[in-house]
Amino acid sequence: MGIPILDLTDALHPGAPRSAEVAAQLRQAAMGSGFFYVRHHGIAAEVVQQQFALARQLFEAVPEATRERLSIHHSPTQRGYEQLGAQTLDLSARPDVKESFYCGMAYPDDHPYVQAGYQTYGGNQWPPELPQAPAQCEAYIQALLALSRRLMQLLALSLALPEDYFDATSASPMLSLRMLRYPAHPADADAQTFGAGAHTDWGALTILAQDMHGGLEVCMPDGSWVPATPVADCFVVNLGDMIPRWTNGLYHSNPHRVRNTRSGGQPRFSIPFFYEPDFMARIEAVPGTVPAGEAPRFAPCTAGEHLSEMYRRTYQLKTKTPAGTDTGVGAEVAA
Ligand SMILES: O=C(O)CCC(=O)C(=O)O
Ligand SMILES: [Fe+2]
Repeated sequence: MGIPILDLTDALHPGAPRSAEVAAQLRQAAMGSGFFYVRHHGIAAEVVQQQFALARQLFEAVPEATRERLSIHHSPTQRGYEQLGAQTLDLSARPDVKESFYCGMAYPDDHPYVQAGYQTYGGNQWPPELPQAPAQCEAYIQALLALSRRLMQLLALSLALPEDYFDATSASPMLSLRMLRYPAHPADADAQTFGAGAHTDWGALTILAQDMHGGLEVCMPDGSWVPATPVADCFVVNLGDMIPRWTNGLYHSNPHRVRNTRSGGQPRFSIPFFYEPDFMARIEAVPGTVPAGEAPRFAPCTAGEHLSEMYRRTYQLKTKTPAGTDTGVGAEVAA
């Protein structure tokens, strides 16, 4: 088994010649662990390297006082810094040994969703010490959004749907870009200590850039944990909890976790990009996924409702989990 590498050469545009072949590989991965790598994804290696350089500066060049001032708790869209130990992704484990910086698409004040006060829509908080950060992150977000839209087209093909089936669901997407820094795993850490505790992502797609240290592990369908070993110039892609909802459980959103034990004492950096559809996008079993005579496994909802439900659980569970991640697959219809 393992985590397959999908080469997107000649599959990056609608109608591209290898699209069907790649869609078939995507289907296999999606029905397994829900994880795959993408190679030749159209984003230049230098762009990703610049993003890692920025991530390092965000944590190592910006003074502590600025980072405190720009805490996610001071942002209505929960964007900004989150300090070491602030999040506990696996509530049965210890707080995560990581710190992070969140940003997202900067929707203007007159955007209808900002006006309506929909969760996640609005502006960012930036450290004045890094004046290049807003434009650089915006460009990275736009590039990853384009890749996300293409992956959703390949996902549609993989389900024998028209290539543009999901296009309308990404009009004003809920996006979040997170830069993560994991200090070296504590030498005295017990078995319940993680950089990121086991969790599933609750959006549609996560596109992760990781440095070459490794440390990410994926729970395979048989319950074993397999390392998502870094592969040069590849992103790790995983499906979030909206995809099982969209496919009636055919495609999987699997738990994963991080321990920075292989970096020789160095911090590990990773940059997940969370693609979530338009707040009003309808998430319900797509044609061909509910067997004849059976009822759908999940209640239909909008992407915004799914997200709000995840926030509600998150707060009920007293974790501090902003957009991007959470535990559990939401709101399965009771049997
Ligand atoms: O750092 C990583 O490799 C994974 C991070 C992650 O799973 C998340 O932020 O949801
Ligand atoms: Fe995750």
